[in-house]
Amino acid sequence: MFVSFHSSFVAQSTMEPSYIMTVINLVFRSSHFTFFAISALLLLAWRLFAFTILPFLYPRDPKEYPYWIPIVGHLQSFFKNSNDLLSEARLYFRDTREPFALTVAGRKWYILTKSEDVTSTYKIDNGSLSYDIFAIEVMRMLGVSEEGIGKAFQTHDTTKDRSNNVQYKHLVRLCKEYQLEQLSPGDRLSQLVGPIIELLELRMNINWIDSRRWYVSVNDRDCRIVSLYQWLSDVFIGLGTTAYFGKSLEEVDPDLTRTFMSFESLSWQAMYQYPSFLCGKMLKAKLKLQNAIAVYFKLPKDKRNDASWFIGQIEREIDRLEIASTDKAIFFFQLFWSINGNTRKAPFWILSYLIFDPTILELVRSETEPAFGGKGVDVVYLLDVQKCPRLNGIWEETIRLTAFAASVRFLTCDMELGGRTLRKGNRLMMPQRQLHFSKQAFGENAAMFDPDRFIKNPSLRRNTSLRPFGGGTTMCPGRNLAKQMTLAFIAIALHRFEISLDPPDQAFPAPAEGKPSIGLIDVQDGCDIQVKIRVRS
Ligand code: HEM
Repeated sequence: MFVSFHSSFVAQSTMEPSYIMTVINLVFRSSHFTFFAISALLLLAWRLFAFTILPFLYPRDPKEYPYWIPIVGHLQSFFKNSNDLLSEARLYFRDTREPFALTVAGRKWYILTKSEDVTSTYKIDNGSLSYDIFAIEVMRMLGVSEEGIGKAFQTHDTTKDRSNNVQYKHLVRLCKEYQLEQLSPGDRLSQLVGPIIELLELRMNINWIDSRRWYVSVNDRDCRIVSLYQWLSDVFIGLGTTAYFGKSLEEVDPDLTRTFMSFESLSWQAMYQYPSFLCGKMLKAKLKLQNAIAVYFKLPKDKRNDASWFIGQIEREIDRLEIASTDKAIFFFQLFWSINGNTRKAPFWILSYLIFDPTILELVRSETEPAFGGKGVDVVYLLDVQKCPRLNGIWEETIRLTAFAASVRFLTCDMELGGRTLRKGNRLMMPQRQLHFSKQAFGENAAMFDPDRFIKNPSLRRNTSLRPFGGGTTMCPGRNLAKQMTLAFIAIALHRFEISLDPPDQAFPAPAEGKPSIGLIDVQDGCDIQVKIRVRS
């Protein structure tokens, strides 16, 4: 035993120097090897510093989810499926839901997944968290000139009397305030909803549907086959456009809906700031819409006096600021996008759930039937949770499951949150899906569609983990309108038509999990469903 150990030791000690020499020779002879060895050492040293030493030195800073390529960070996984990356990071930190940090393309984001932290952040309105930087990024991304951006944030009158030092609210702020005034419950919202419902009643008619050849095929006299997503997109984009801009915009470009749909399905390329040579189709659609909007605003005002109060107010402000006509068209394009981007997705997912569960569909139909006692559909009846508990419960459950956006803020100074120090110059993200799929808030089946969830537990509506419309200063002002339009559509559709899958063996439409969204999740390309609508006797 001793001998063998001794002999092997001797052999090893005689071999070792020559082995080391071989390695040294290799390192110095091969420049590639040297390069890789030094790079690997530097990378390890950087990783040790970034993810072990720094957290030790700054224990109150949110911990960073480690990555291997400096600056690039988690860019690739973020592009592939941002929600998967966020879940992965949350679980890496043992699902404590403490704020953590992620680096994406050189930018550090603090991620909040605890409802208490999100609620506290929404309450902050003292300037330490700003949204303006994102508003500017969106304007640049859409092609507004630097001059136009400057004017959108201008707070004093530069065009006339310079001695007059009166401060104005800037255009971006006015947009927010006017949207809120147009969309908060009251007269202005009613002025919008009334004509929308009238138009909806007209368009939920087999003759009108027949005129939309691009997604309809005729089956027999009372029966049509439609692509569900296309049908709903057509109806809802048309409603939003007419309610806000009046009839003339669709007259300027009768193909507006389809153009917007092709822009919207690729709008993630704009959000990710793809180089223009990679996103020709999206840019072409955007330009077409922008041109239609430019032509619309060149029409004499009396040809578009059926536009909403909001559009009139914003046009007045834009003209006061003498914003160039191209920038004006892009501003209105941006508004058009926020008005029409999301709402159609809500009825699409609701109707899909109902079609795949005919028992619930029948219950919703019978529950909403009394809303048709008068001249048209009674939206107030539909919104009443006591009278239509199923319809309202399914609305809440659907937007909970399909909300896919995140509220974002920029830190203008260091601040304390959730026991951590968040540093100035970084960004904050509050992703809805991380809250909406919380088992603690919504139970073990949080990831499933449960039509009874909000009926069994109505207090869930006030749960701070439920944030489908964001919150704080950027909370969606269109939520009341979106809900009223959606409930009215569902009730009218069930009242007027029998709706079923055709062919019957189709799969439930797959959500486009990897696509970024500023509201509800989109359906995956090629996964729309074909449905048969038959006029009810
Ligand atoms: C189901 C339909 C809708 C959903 C799910 C939705 C969702 C959202 C979300 C998540 C935000 C960002 C909130 C945040 O940053 O905290 C937002 C913002 C906004 N939404 Fe909606 N939205 C819908 C319908 C509408 C409609 C119909 C309109 C207008 C007619 C509208 C107008 C806006 C505007 C103007 C903003 C920007 C608010 C701001 O930054 O101050 N939305 N929406």
